[in-house]
Amino acid sequence: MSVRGLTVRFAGLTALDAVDLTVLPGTVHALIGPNGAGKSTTFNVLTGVYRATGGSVRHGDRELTGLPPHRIAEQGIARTFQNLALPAGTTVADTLLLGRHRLTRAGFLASGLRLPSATQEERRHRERVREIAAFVGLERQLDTPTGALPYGQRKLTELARALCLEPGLLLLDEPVAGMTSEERRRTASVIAGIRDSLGISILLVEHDMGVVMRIADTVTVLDFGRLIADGAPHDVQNDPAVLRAYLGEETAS
Ligand SMILES: Nc1ncnc2c1ncn2[C@@H]1O[C@H](COP(=O)(O)OP(=O)(O)OP(=O)(O)O)[C@@H](O)[C@H]1O
Repeated sequence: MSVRGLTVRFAGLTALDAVDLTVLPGTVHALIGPNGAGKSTTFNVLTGVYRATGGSVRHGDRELTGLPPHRIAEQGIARTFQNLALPAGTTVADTLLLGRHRLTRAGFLASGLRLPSATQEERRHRERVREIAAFVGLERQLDTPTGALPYGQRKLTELARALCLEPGLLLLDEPVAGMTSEERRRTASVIAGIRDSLGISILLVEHDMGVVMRIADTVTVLDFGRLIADGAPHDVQNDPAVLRAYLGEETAS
């Protein structure tokens, strides 16, 4: 994914100011920065929730700028949310199956009539759902309603649901926020596994620097809507502009 000159203005406030960003295939790319830096705004533009004031977003050779969220999902770009967005009464298996809706061909009418083609297709999707659940470590929770799961497993369900879209690029908004340290460790290794075993590119917004430093290949740092550093985790961590931005945040709070 290639982002060039991305600019977003809200009534007098420049939330993003000419930001460039390239997510290379098969890498974990972290987007970090102090509160209000523009990370969520970037995500919302990349997923079609907000419209950019200027600049362009391309995925491969497709221009995404201005497309609505469902058209962006159709390009193989899946996302998770900062706050959980799961149907509480639905089982993990059915939640993941719904995540495959874009990929189902038989359609609701055929499924409702239980046509053989539809039943076969459903079986195929259920099989894939089982594989994806096993990949993130939720195989034993498939029949549990998502509302009955502990928080960490609900976050993993959301991650698995995004994987059910069979994306080429996955956007993760604070995937370990609110987790225990054990859940963070496990989720970080699941994310690294998504890159290493499934070859999916990942753009990650995350405040947990331990996780970012451990799994990111590249880190982009925003501050007040501007890109202030971009590079390998170790270099970015020691960049004076980055240290100043985070120090400023600590002094302010
Ligand atoms: N819909 C909106 N309308 C007006 N201003 C907005 C809107 N969304 C974000 N902003 C402003 O844009 C700036 C960037 O906010 P954004 O939420 O992208 O930051 P962030 O880096 O995600 O912060 P955090 O880490 O706190 O989530 C902030 O000043 C915010 O108040």
